[in-house]
Amino acid sequence: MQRTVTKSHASADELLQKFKIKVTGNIIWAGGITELLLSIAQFLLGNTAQALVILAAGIFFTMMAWRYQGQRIPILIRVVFVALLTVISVMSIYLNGHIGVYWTYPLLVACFFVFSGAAGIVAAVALTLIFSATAVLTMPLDDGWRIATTLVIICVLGSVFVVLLTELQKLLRKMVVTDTLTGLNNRHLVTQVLEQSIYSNARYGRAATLVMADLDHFKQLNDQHGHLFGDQILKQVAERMRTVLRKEDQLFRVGGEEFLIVLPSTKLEEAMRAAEKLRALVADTAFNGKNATVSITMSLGVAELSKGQTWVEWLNAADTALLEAKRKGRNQVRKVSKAKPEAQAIT
Ligand SMILES: Nc1nc2c(ncn2[C@@H]2O[C@H](COP(=O)(O)OP(=O)(O)OP(=O)(O)O)[C@@H](O)[C@H]2O)c(=O)[nH]1
Repeated sequence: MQRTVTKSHASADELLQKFKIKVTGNIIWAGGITELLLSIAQFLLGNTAQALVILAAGIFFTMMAWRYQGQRIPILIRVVFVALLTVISVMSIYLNGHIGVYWTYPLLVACFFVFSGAAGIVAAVALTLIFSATAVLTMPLDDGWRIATTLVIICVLGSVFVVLLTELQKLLRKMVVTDTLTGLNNRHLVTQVLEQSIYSNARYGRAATLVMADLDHFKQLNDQHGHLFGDQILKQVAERMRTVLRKEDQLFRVGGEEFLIVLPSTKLEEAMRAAEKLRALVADTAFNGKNATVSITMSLGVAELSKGQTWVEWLNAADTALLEAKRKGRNQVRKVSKAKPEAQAIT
């Protein structure tokens, strides 16, 4: 019976992006509401011109937060948001002294959320310089340097936090897509890689072929020699396969003893030769485990991408060819012809 492949869940990256979008949206939202409240205060203080400017900004940013709910707010709006609040804060320091300084701290921290990575650090450094200069130039030196120092401390701590978070994000991204036993890619990136090939095929007519490989009777090997021994063999199979493939080929471990290889810019017959090389590489030389030497074999199914095919259809085509190789006696390569989606033996 044919196995059906379905789309995997949202990746960690997508979740992180959604979280960032939500936080940025909430900051713009909170900024807009704060400006609306601030404009009321300015009206009550009799500063009508300032109140009107702040009111307009408040309405604009509240509307933008509403308009871009659940979406990434355009960079221009984010830049204007930070720039306008910076001007308001500077004016407030100039007019009200210490009271204005209170606004600089949350704005500085917001930079690390509103802009991602290095852009957040650059914005925070720029704001630290602007606010520090304003404080030093408009206040007694004793106050000015204290304010400047605390702003610098927040800027440094925030930047260190961003750098650590970026490193952690890189590590997590690698861990999510890597199979811990073999060090190969796991199934997480499969959909993305297949969709890239489909795009290149549709846009530039670039060929691509899939090879689905599965070790034969692996259960017997596990039962006979133990699971840890099986693990050693899986690692060695992965190492051997890597030696045969080209740099641009993508090798995944997609299941226990199942591997998937995406061969970009490769037509069916060329991929059949590569698959046969892989088959022979496993079958022709025995594997040395800790306590025994074993001979194993591998069955492979090959399918070239057809025009208009979805990644699920393409994957299922390779899977059909693999099941056919298993059914016909294992230790062989089968292909799915483009014209007739029926597995055929290697000639
Ligand atoms: N050692 C080890 N074994 C695994 C791992 N993942 C899956 N397996 C084993 O691989 C075996 C796969 O068994 P089956 O699906 O019956 O396939 P098979 O015995 O290879 O038979 P055919 O594929 O039909 O040739 C099972 O015994 C699994 O426990 C793993 O990470 N390490």
